[in-house]
Amino acid sequence: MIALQGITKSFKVARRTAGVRQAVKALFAREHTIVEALHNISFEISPGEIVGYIGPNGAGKSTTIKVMSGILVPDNGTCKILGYTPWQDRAAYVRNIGVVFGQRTQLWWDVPVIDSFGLLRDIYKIPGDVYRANLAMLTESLALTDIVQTPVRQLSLGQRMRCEIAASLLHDPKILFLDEPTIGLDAASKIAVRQFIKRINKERGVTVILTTHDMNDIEALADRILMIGKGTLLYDGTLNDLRSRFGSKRIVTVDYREHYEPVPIDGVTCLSWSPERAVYSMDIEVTPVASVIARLSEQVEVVDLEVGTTPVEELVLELYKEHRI
Ligand SMILES: Nc1ncnc2c1ncn2[C@@H]1O[C@H](COP(=O)(O)OP(=O)(O)OP(=O)(O)O)[C@@H](O)[C@H]1O
Repeated sequence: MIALQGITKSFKVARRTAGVRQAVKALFAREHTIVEALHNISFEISPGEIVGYIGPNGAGKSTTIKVMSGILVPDNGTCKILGYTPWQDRAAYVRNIGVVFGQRTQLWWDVPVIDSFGLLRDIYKIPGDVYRANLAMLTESLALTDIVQTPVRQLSLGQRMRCEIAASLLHDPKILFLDEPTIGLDAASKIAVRQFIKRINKERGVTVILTTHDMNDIEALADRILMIGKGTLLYDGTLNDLRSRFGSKRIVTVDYREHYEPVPIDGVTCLSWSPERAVYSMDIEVTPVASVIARLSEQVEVVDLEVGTTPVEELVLELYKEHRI
């Protein structure tokens, strides 16, 4: 359904050092540097998948989404999505995809949301019955009834994001690209957005490609993770694969009566320490949890204790470290 092969994209960025002299000099001879945003990116995605596309700031996530949605033309490589080359067959192609950029709006700022939806209906030539059915479904599941008459500029971020997602789905796309859809949202809005994404994937079979820095989005949604760093694809696998790579790691959180000195334990990393709570990380193949608890109990009066596996956030950080990004 989606196949990228050897995609490379560089940007020419103007370089100028500070100072009036340099500014004048730059008027005559502009200096440039080349930023390689994507280097030889290849992957395939099957229908119905939810793929989390992750990586640190500046890794190349948005650039990949822009190539896949036909906004940017790569320097090299091929990209076939539903049989289209996105930047060549753009008009026909965009009828099959929905795109949400969390930091930008696709809605008309000064008009009520429902009018933006009407404009999208005309642009995509959505048949009347399809439009009405989709609008009803989206209004109900994204709780839009009270906000569709409001101009976009008067909406809160969470309200706007629900409208953006609705707008991207009015024309029944087969693929949905979501670039940081939960950025800046409060906890309740994030959960609502995640539940909705899950639902349209399950009920309508929409394939979802999601970039995010929120690992809770990944944990809640992604069956598969693609990780990019400095423009290169570094990991392609499931969250469970990632977990099993660090499977013998455990996190022990201990609550105790006040104690101001961290308790050093051989083979164990103290992730955080406060007068009433400490968090330790260990490899149970080297240091069994029981010996850690025994050592702690000698030094502090334990009130509560929780043993967990490594949070997704930490797993991803381990991956970043492994690849030195
Ligand atoms: N239009 C552009 N002109 C010049 N450089 C660009 C442009 N767009 C992206 N870049 C550069 O390409 C690299 C990748 O940027 P991109 O926006 O794809 O990263 P990202 O992974 O989406 O980052 P973030 O998580 O911060 O949004 C960065 O070094 C960025 O500065």
